[in-house]
Amino acid sequence: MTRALEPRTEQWIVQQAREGQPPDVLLQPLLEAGWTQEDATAAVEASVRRWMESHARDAGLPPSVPVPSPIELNGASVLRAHDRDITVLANMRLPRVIVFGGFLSGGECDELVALSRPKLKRSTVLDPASGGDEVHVDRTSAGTHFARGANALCARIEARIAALLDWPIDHGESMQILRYGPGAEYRPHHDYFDPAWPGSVKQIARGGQRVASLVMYLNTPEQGGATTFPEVGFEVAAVKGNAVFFSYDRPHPMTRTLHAGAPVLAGEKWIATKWLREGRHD
Ligand SMILES: O=C(O)CCC(=O)C(=O)O
Ligand SMILES: [Fe+2]
Repeated sequence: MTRALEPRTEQWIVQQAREGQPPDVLLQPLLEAGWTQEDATAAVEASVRRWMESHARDAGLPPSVPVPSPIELNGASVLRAHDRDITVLANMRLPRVIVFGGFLSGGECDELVALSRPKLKRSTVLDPASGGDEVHVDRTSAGTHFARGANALCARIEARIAALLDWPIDHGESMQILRYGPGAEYRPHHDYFDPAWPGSVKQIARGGQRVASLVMYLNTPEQGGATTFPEVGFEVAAVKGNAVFFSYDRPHPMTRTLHAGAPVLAGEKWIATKWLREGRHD
């Protein structure tokens, strides 16, 4: 329970925060009035959060929702996830992106590729109008998918993802496998369902919005094939066994999660993607 602030004090705190004053300036009057550090911090955080939420509503933004939040900035470099130690290679706040090293073993990558190869079909994108799947130039890859628990390997990887991201297994969609040949790419897009598209309704009815993506690299392309975040000039190299996580707490470009699979310039690129929903996905 957060200790209540005088409206006047809350206004002052929000004003200072908007002017870019650091946290100790916002806390000072409360500490001087005898508040504990803990109560003062909670009250300041709550004031700023309330203001941001009301501002977002006024600006017509969709409300923010909880998302998987596996690590803090400058936290542990190695994380135990179910059955495996995973390293943290990079950690960015906006967009919220984390690059994990050694998420899959080389053998697991090879096995997923071998299981997928005989099942590949030309990839589709969501038709904005109907919410159905369609073939499109934006996505020149071939793919397939495995339902949750489809085989022992997928079940193990799903348990690892759930442990690492602290997000229930049943909030995950089926595992999507993609193979990009030379020249193939996935043009810039967001993974959330755009609320403005009529077809999104059908998707959102099954487990709510997507709130995070985990792209796992199943091989290392000879050249090209990075996952790029063009709005912020950041790219993640596709390295076998590594994975890139990103989350989006509202279905809005302000999350800066526009991303792409850059063209494969030589060789091929294989990935497994797990999309996570707000709720149980069946
Ligand atoms: O190929 C990549 O690096 C990105 C894949 C992607 O954006 C997706 O699967 O949604
Ligand atoms: Fe994507």
